[in-house]
Amino acid sequence: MHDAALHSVTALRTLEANAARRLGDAAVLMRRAGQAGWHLLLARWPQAMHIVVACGPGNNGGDGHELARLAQAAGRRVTVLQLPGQAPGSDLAREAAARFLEAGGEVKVFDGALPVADVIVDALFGIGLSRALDGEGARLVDAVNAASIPVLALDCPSGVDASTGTVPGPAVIADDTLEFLARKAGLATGAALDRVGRTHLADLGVEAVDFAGVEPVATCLVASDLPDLLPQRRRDSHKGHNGRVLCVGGDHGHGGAIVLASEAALRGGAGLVDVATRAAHVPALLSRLPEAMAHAIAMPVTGHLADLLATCDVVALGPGLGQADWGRALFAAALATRHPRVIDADGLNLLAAGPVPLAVDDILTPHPGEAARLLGCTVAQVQSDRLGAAGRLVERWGCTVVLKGAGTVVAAPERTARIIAAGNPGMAVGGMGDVLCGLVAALRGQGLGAFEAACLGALLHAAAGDAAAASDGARGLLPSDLMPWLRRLGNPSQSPQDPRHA
Ligand SMILES: NC(=O)C1=CN([C@@H]2O[C@H](COP(=O)(O)OP(=O)(O)OC[C@H]3O[C@@H](n4cnc5c(N)ncnc54)[C@H](O)[C@@H]3O)[C@@H](O)[C@H]2O)[C@H](O)CC1
Ligand SMILES: [K+]
Repeated sequence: MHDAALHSVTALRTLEANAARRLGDAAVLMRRAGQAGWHLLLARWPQAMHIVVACGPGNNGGDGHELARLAQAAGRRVTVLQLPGQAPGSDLAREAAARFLEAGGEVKVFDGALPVADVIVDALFGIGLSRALDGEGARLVDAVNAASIPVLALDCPSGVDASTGTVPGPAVIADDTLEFLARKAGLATGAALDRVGRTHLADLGVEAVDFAGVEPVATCLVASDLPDLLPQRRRDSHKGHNGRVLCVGGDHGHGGAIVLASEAALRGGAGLVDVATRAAHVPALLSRLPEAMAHAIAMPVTGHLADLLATCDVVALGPGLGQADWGRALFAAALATRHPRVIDADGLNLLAAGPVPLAVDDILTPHPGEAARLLGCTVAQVQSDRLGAAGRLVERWGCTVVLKGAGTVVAAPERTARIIAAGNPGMAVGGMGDVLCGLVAALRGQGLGAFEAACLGALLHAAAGDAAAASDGARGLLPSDLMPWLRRLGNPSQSPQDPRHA
């Protein structure tokens, strides 16, 4: 249960204090942290004979000294590297350093050069980082990153803000990160994802009772969660059961966006897909998607669009919509309906330019730039606290929000946010958002609630991107490469639910 829970640094401080109080001795946690670190290092690099442990002045450094002592006792050649003028500063860390020295350990002060090492352990800074690394700390981090030696980060790669995932200055690039007690929200989203490498959790024997007063700020979703989240299809289902999605967009020059959104809606399991777009795109759309029903919409926007809006279950609004008169007229018509909407791309830009009230069951799917426009702030401010930005979007617009990007955040009123622990840099290409918009609309049309459809859609989209990248590489990944994977990953392994045994 706790493994999926993501916590703020404040919550982790409470958790540590609760556990230490129950144990009667905080040093127990530190010794367990050192032990967990040593066991992981052995598992990952069993041949490593020379181990350098960079230890900072705080308890993260204390964990490092504990690991160093165990590695020393196991016959490894261990060097603890400390920063000039930053000897262990806390009682716990001093005791851990003393135990290492008593065991014959060697301590060196960093002088700009790294000792010989097969593996480097980053125990410089953990959840106590309070500002961008500078001075000797920054120099040591740069030396570690330049060394091309495997790095194991304890609790958090030094230099990363464990609550928000921002990297305010130099930060360690780890091969593996071993988190203690519970997972940190900041290591699941944003710039941190380029630093953590493979993440592991050592709960140090924390117990449910220790979580009193400790609430997660988010929970993470991984690809293996998919089967439990996917809606079951009944044997006797027919197209009417699986929702009617109306995709609205594709102004001149942007036909591809509405085709991608429409195909994703079909691959996401929609029973029927109508497409309201420019006449010029209808032939290409139907040749690629004969299953879709394409409707040419011209200015002035006629009652035909109103009929389509009246008969659909959900509107995918925005892919290739543009912000000219045609797009604005379709946007206004769609916002006048009572059906749930998934609003993306220029639909979001039009919303930012002329705010209109939304319904609680609407879904917004902004990337950081669109989120910045919707919040009236900068992209840097959105990315500096992605969870916070998603929360502010929910507060401002009162509906479900999918803040895309590395570690997509899904937030909604009265819900604990979800962070999608899937996806890859190959997905940072135009059109991926159109696929997500159509997919989320399809899931919404199959009866999932707004938050559930957004979570499942974002997870399925990212997992499909990972599967496509694993199969043929991340570079050159195209949105259309996701389509077969949306279908493969979007079907629960068991056969459709038999109503006789429902
Ligand atoms: N809560 C847990 O999950 C556990 C915590 N343990 C380990 O303890 C660290 C947190 O220790 P703390 O002493 O609070 O902070 P740090 O060791 O991360 O270092 C902070 C230390 O460094 C100074 N500092 C902060 N920012 C900078 C900077 N930019 N440049 C220079 N110096 C800086 C600050 O003043 C502090 O003195 C946690 O991560 C775990 O590894 C337990 O051992 C296990 C459970
Ligand atoms: K660290």
